[in-house]
Amino acid sequence: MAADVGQLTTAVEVRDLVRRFGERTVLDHLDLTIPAGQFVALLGRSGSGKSTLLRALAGLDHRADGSGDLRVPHQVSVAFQDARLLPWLRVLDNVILGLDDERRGREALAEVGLAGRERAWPGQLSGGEAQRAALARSLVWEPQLLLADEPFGALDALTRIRMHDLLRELCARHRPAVLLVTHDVDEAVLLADRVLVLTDGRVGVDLAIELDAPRSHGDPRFITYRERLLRALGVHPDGGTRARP
Ligand SMILES: Nc1ncnc2c1ncn2[C@@H]1O[C@H](COP(=O)(O)OP(=O)(O)OP(=O)(O)O)[C@@H](O)[C@H]1O
Repeated sequence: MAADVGQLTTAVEVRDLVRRFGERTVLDHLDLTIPAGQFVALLGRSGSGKSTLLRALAGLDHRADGSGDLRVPHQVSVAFQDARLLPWLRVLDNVILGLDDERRGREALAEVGLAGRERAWPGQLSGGEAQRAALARSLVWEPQLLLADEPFGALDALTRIRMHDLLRELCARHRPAVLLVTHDVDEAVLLADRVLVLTDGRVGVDLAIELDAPRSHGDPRFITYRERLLRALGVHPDGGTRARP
């Protein structure tokens, strides 16, 4: 049963959440609280249930059986790996779909660096631009919670770095709570206030990341966080490669 979180000091409250697909229990009495404005990254091995949790929070898990209490804010935006823009609507119309506020749509597009592309068709955007437009579409709603499932997974390394900067900037300005599902440990440590590792259907590791901005991969504390998370994922850090388990 999903309900709005009444007061805004807590964005997400999950109690005793169970999700099953047939005989397979994916989320097993999971508890999670996310304070308002906190940026949380969610790691876990492939098939550990990251997307299942995100979809449960988004109310998009009609195919799963289960139980538990879920409380999320009224205004929730969801971003996926593919931008999911409607190809028959121009970029601005995609951004304001369901809201119908052209001024806010233009502002949001300017915020993500797409001023001047309002009249473009989605097919005319690069992958990174399409993800920027998708972020603008999330922003116009001023969400109290942004759920993002591998939003940068399909982008090249350079575009990914730019998107990290942009997301950090947008989150600092708008302060939504964020749950970012990622396979990328570095991305998690770079962006998040707190990193969770999903293990056996529950939050197995809950790690606060206490690094000053701007965060750097070379910071010894960054490396310590990274190694600890890799170990929790069952990967032995070799000090050199950036593993994507
Ligand atoms: N609609 C579905 N029907 C049946 N099984 C499903 C369905 N969706 C997910 N599952 C199963 O639930 C488990 C968890 O899937 P989920 O997509 O949540 O994992 P994940 O951690 O996000 O994985 P990945 O990192 O590979 O994306 C997997 O074993 C998957 O096969």
